[in-house]
Amino acid sequence: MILSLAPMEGITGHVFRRVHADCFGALDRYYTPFIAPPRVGCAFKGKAVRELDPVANEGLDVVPQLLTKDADEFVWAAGLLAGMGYAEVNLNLGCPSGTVVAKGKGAGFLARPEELEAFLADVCERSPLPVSVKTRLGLEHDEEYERLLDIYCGLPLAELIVHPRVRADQYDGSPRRKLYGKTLERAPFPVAYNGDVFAPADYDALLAAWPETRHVMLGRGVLANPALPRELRAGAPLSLDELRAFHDGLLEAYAAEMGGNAVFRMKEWWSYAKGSFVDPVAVWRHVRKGKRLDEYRTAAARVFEDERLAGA
Ligand SMILES: Cc1cc2nc3c(=O)[nH]c(=O)nc-3n(C[C@H](O)[C@H](O)[C@H](O)COP(=O)(O)O)c2cc1C
Repeated sequence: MILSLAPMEGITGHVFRRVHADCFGALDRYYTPFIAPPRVGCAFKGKAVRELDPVANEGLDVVPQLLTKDADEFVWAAGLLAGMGYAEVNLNLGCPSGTVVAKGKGAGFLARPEELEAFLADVCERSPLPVSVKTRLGLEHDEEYERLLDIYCGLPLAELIVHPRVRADQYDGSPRRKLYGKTLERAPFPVAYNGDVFAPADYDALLAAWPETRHVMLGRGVLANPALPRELRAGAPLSLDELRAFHDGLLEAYAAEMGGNAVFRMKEWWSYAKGSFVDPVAVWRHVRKGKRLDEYRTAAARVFEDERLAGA
């Protein structure tokens, strides 16, 4: 089974990947949060350079994810990525953000199946790297997926990662796992499942229904419980000491990268991690008080002294 870490913009970037791998062992694969390709002829800039730096990702199997509807830019970026040593490039067809969708990218591209088909056929032919896709079921309705799946099945994709929600769901409601199952039945290429695997029971239910599952991508579940991949493989549950060591490593790595802004990153992580505690409201009350780094360190220390992990 391949267990991978989902791309999560602002969260599962190179800092998170490294600290998580150091504390809990590397996952089988990581996807970068979406990156906009540079203009044809230009290099990656700024944040993307740090995210893609082969040194920062050494020893980890990382697949860069691109967000674009421009085939020339995709192919150009794939060439740059090939030159950096990457072995696959992923296309984001799921981002639900209003600005992204309005530009016809991410989940917005799903509303234009003809254009999408032409784009994918073109990039699959010209990309120097194999192309995988991470998709939702559609923009508004599950019924849109029939047509999209027809399109995907006619293309030489390296892999199709299915997050079985539509854009209108954002992250609410339940993933429609049957449509993942339908994808497994039909696709001539490898398929991965993504969505709402938060605990071993979710994983076991997925595998019981679709034992042929070969790749599960984990997102919020790993943010809430960084030991989740180990637990899915029948390993020991998360301990408070481990969580504290992970937290401290993450904080110091973010502080080294972005100074005081590390506090915002940590609070975003806590918005998921608080769910692993008996009293998430109390955890959040502590954490939200810290504005500066020193205040934040004191507030976080209180959490680890006063609060208990659920199930511990
Ligand atoms: C804050 C946030 C940022 C995300 N950023 C990305 C992204 O950059 N690319 C992408 O394909 N999906 C992105 N996603 C979606 C996740 O990769 C994943 O599909 C989603 O969280 C469902 O999986 P989960 O239930 O395991 O979390 C993001 C989700 C969240 C909540």
